[in-house]
Amino acid sequence: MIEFINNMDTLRNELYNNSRDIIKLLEERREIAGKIGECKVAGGLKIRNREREIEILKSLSYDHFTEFVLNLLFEFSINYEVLNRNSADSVKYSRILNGVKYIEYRSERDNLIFLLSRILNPGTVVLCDYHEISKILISAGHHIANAIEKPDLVIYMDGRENQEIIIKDGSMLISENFLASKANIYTVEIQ
Ligand SMILES: O=C(O)C(=O)C[C@]1(C(=O)O)C=C[C@@H](O)C=C1
Repeated sequence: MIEFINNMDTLRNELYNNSRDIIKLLEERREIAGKIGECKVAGGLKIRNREREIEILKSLSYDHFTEFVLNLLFEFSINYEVLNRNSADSVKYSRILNGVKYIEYRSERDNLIFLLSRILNPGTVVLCDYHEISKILISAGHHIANAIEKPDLVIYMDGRENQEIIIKDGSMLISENFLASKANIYTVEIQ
């Protein structure tokens, strides 16, 4: 028994060191992505570059797990690049959601989806038929509903009935219906 416990302690130490190294590398990666983001802003380029992502996926991913991890890394970079750009841009648009009946925000699609992930309270259950949005919402700590769950929020990318949030043509529309269910929304100031 003692031997098992010693063995587990050793493994835990190894795992701890491994986690520490991963975190350090992730921080480094995020810094580099931030610098790429600055170049993109300077060059007027879009933050997401799916061709580059596919290039990386093709050369580095060899199974579902590595593909999943790489996709998460891309989302982390994008969140960071967008954050950087927003603070660099200073306040362009500012509005308090609380008490507003309807809101429309216009921006690049990635930026909108990122903003949406921040508007929702952590852990919101979302029914969403769009993979890119789902990925960003999951990385921001939200859940994607499956058929049995009752979602807090329904997002569709195009005009369907009962939509609560529409993201279309560089514009995000948050409906009155959704704003009425304030339980799911932070009072946020949008930049
Ligand atoms: O290479 C870029 O353009 C980046 O911004 C970096 C990165 C990445 O994390 O690897 C992030 C977002 C892009 O969609 C593609 C790749």
